Amino acid sequence: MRDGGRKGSVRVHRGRTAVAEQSAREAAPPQSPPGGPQPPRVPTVIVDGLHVVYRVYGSGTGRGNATAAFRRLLLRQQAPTVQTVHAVKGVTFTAYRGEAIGIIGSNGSGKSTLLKAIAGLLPAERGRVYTDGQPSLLGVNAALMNDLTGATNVILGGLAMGMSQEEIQQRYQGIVDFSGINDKDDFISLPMRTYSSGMAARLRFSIAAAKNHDVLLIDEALATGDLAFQKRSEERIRELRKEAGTVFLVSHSNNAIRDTCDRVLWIEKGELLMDGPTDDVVKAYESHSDGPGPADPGPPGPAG
Ligand SMILES: Nc1ncnc2c1ncn2[C@@H]1O[C@H](COP(=O)(O)OP(=O)(O)OP(=O)(O)O)[C@@H](O)[C@H]1O
Repeated sequence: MRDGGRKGSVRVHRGRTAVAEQSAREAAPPQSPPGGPQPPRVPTVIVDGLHVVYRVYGSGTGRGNATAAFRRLLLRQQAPTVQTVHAVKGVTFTAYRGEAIGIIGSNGSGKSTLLKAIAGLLPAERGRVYTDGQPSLLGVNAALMNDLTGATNVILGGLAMGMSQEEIQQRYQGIVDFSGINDKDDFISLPMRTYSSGMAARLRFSIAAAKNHDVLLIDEALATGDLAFQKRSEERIRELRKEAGTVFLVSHSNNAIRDTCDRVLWIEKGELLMDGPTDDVVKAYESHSDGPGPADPGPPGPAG
């Protein structure tokens, strides 16, 4: 496991209470079932009793700016209220190399928050996240520069992912072809602000998918492309899995989850309701949300 990019160590996002030894025990590969030796399963992500809490300062009071803070200092008033949103509550699981894991749940249930915490972009309030290798979060909001051309963004994105200039040069055409951006015209030479949201999402996915990731976290990326692109990206996710990485996919498309993932985590109100084979979990989720379509019972609101 890796620590901040160094090979051979553990990268840990630490909360306050969890004990490293306990998680190391959880990481131990399960016993081989009777009937023949199985290759050992290698854990890539261990989430141990993870809690994530957002704090919204001065929410709804209109007292959150610098002038108001100065005024409070002068008048010796109390600090503005802080509202907390307990978005992930005690989630625990271990992911193994070669797995593609879907994360499903209704709007506001904590899926994106969980992904960001695995990526190390949000701190744990309690609990820990261990990752083997560098996790890469590919979200529909992943930062590319809107005023720069698609071509420049391919180069910058590649450099940001740690690719060398030679690697980028070798893979440039493949990335552009995979994205399908230039299928109708020379859009890759135009600034990204001229792209539709689907085109921009396709380019983001194509840049990220050009590299083999230790742990690839995908937030709804598949839902944004057209049908042909969805098929291509599903295929690429399968390849990434074969190349020994672990893929997490957050999606409201149960079909994309079925086609891509062999294991699913169902999160509701920040809690892990179910963790198991795709068919079992998606079926339970569909019957809970009363139908095979995307579930949307509305945001649950701030939780405590
Ligand atoms: N930056 C933030 N500040 C405060 N609260 C937040 C923030 N981001 C998310 N939340 C809250 O955390 C909870 C979980 O949100 P999250 O985006 O993780 O859910 P989700 O399952 O990914 O939702 P969706 O399916 O709608 O994308 C929600 O109650 C949301 O309002």
